[in-house]
This record gives sequence, structure tokens and C-alpha cells, in this order.
Amino acid sequence: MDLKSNHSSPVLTDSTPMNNSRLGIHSALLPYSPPVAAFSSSLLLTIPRRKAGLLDDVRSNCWLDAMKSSSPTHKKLTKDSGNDSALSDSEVAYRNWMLKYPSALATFEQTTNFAKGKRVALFLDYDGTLSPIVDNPDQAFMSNAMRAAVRAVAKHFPTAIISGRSRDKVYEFVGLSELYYAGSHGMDIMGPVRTISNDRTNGFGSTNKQNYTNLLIPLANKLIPFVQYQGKEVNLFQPAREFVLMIDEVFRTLVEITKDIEGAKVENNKFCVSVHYRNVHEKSWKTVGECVHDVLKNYPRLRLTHGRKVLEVRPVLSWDKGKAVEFLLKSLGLSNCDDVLPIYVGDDRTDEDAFKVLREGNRGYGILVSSLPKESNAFYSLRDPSEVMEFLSSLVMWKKSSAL
Ligand SMILES: O=P(O)(O)OC[C@H]1O[C@H](O[C@H]2O[C@H](CO)[C@@H](O)[C@H](O)[C@H]2O)[C@H](O)[C@@H](O)[C@@H]1O
Repeated sequence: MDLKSNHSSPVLTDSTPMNNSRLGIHSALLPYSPPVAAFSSSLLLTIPRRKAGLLDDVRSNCWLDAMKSSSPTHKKLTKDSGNDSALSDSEVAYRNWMLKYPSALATFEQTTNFAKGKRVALFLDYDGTLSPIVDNPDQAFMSNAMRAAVRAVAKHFPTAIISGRSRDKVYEFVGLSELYYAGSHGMDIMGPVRTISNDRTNGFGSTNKQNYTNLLIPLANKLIPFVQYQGKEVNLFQPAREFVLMIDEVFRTLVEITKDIEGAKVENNKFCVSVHYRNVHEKSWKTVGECVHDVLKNYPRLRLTHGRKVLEVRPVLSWDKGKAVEFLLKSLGLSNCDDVLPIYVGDDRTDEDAFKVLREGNRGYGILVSSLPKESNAFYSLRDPSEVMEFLSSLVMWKKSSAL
């Protein structure tokens, strides 16, 4: 195995498709390989050369600072401040922040006035949005009430779950076959699960009675092959499929080198890897960062992003949750239409890519789920998953009443 670093490369813009030759497996042998999903030079992210020991060297503490600032908890804020007036200070700060990011519930009427006559498309993040943040990532279950709210909303609007988790995992948690799923931060997109049928001409719409599904543009049908998933038929789009074995290799290496760090947990999300430090004592966070840094040195085609008490290793690809939203809107025939209102609800830094796409395209808005003030590209806010549920239910009620 060639573990040589490629720091000499000025930019990571190799236009030749990766063939995983290092792993000895040609990409054509990988599962689900639609021709269009082939690794494209246009998806390669141009990033500045890594300056080891300066820019992203954990020893310079910048990673550690990012790790420390990742997802501070409300509990910590109040505990550290030590008295009740500090609690109200934080509440005051939150209310001030809400002047900039008003509650999506308080401004609901404004939204529905704007949404009148428009087709709403919903994009929902999973962790911290549909399920509360918990210590064990394997137990981040969504409540039955939330599941019912998502099911209800999906009856009226095209609805997609866009998560950093593997698509399989998030599908298992949500358990609703009528939704679109984008796992691995949008690098693994799946249309609603359909009963196997010979009729492939009308794509996702063949078993779904909702009007929007008939709007699938031909492009999507052409680009996404039909593949078997749990005995059913689905459409898949996997722009990072070339990385699947590399990611698995990195996952295994990370499991091995972090095994002695108490509380560290490495999660294989198929096209990216999460290294959790939520349950690691703060004094060992630096060690976690160093482990990830040491592994990444050997994989110049992988990069690191920060999530909520998690380091995420992902391909150097210009593909993120924002791109996934654009792809899904296009697939649904809902892009470049004045009568479409996409709404994205998420809590994490990776959701900012989607908020930005909507804000910059001036074609919808993001709702940030946060109980703490933080800068965002979203327009509105909700405090926590329970408010998300209320928002989803309000959308359903509005839709039902406007159909009367
Ligand atoms: O895009 P998302 O659906 O928000 O997924 C982002 C990451 O979520 C999960 O980790 C986070 O939630 C865990 C459960 O509440 C929590 O323990 C962890 O600290 C959070 O970072 C998931 O485990 C990751 O793989 C996702 O990338």
C-alpha cells in the first residue's frame, strides 16, 4: 500500500478519473456505477496546497480550537456562568439573535403568504434537526411523532432527507420509503423506493400518486440507473463512488489508531468517515485531532470538515449538501422556476452549504435549528427538533386548509 503524501502538488485538480489503482480495484467493478456519476474533473475541488505544520497542523492548535468551538452546549454555557441572571443573559442574547434570524414559527404566516401559489419542496437534515443530539450516534432515533410529521409533510410536498450519515443508516432511522434520501453529505442520493416494475419511463412517479413526481425531468431518468435496494427498485446518484474503497480503508485505519482513546468512535458513512469525540475527555481531543491529521497526510484526495463534536473526512470533491439540493431540485423539475419555494431545515455547519445555495440563488430559504446564537446563511430559526416538528405540522395544516 502506497502511503506516500502528495504535499508537493500545488492544487488537487487531477482531471483524470481516479481508478483506485492503489487499492487494485478498477472503478467499473464498484457497485452502482452510472456513467454520469463517473468521477468528473468539474467536481474536483481546487484547494490550496496543504502547508504541513502551518495551516492545518493540529500541533499549532487551530484544529483544536475548531474542535473546542464545535457545538458548545447550552448546558455548558449556563453552568459555566454559574447563576440565574447569566441564564437570562443567554436568553437575551438569543432573543437579540432572533431579530436577525426570526423564528420560522412566529413568522409562519409571512412564509405561507409568500408560498401561496408556489410549489414547496422540503429538505431536512437528520441529526439535530429530526432527532435530538445524543451521546451515542447509533442511538439517535427520531420519535414516532416526528416520523408521523415527516410522513404527513411528504404527502403534500416533495421531501428529502439530506444527512452526513450513510444513506443506509439514515434510511434505517427514518424508515419512510416515500422520501428522497441523500446520505454522506449529499454524495449518495436515492429516489423513493418503488416496487419493481418493467415500466421505467416515468421514473419515480410510477407508483406515487403525487403530482410533483410526474415532474421529474427526463435528465434524471437518463442519468440515474435503476438499481435494486432491499428487493425494491431505486434511482441512485453517487458522484463520489470512486472513493468508496479509499474511505473504507481510512475508516479501518482510524478505528485502529484511535482504539486506545477512551470514548472515541469512528463511523463509516460510506463516502465519508466521522470521527466522534463527544465522549472523549477534553484533554484527549488533541490526540484525536492528531490521529486524523496523521492519517489524512497520506490521503491528499481527502479533506477534513468539522461538525458537532465530530471530525469528518471526505473526498476533495466540489459536492456538498448544497449541490445535492440543486441536483434534487433539477431532478424534480423544480429548478429555475419562479413558482417553487425550496425550504431547507438543518442545524450543522455542513447545512450552511445548502442555506447558501438557496440564499444566493434567491429561491427559497434555510431554517437554522439552534438553541444558541450563531452566524448562518439561513433566514429563519427554530430552537430544536420539537419546534421543527411543529413547523412541519403547521405546513401540513396550511396546505390542507388552502386546499379547501
Ligand atoms: O447531516 P446530519 O444528519 O446532521 O449528520 C451529521 C452527523 O450526525 C451524527 O453525529 C452527530 O449526531 C450524533 C447523534 O446525536 C452525536 O452523537 C454526534 O456528536 C454528532 O456529531 C452522525 O453520527 C455523523 O456521522 C454525521 O456526520
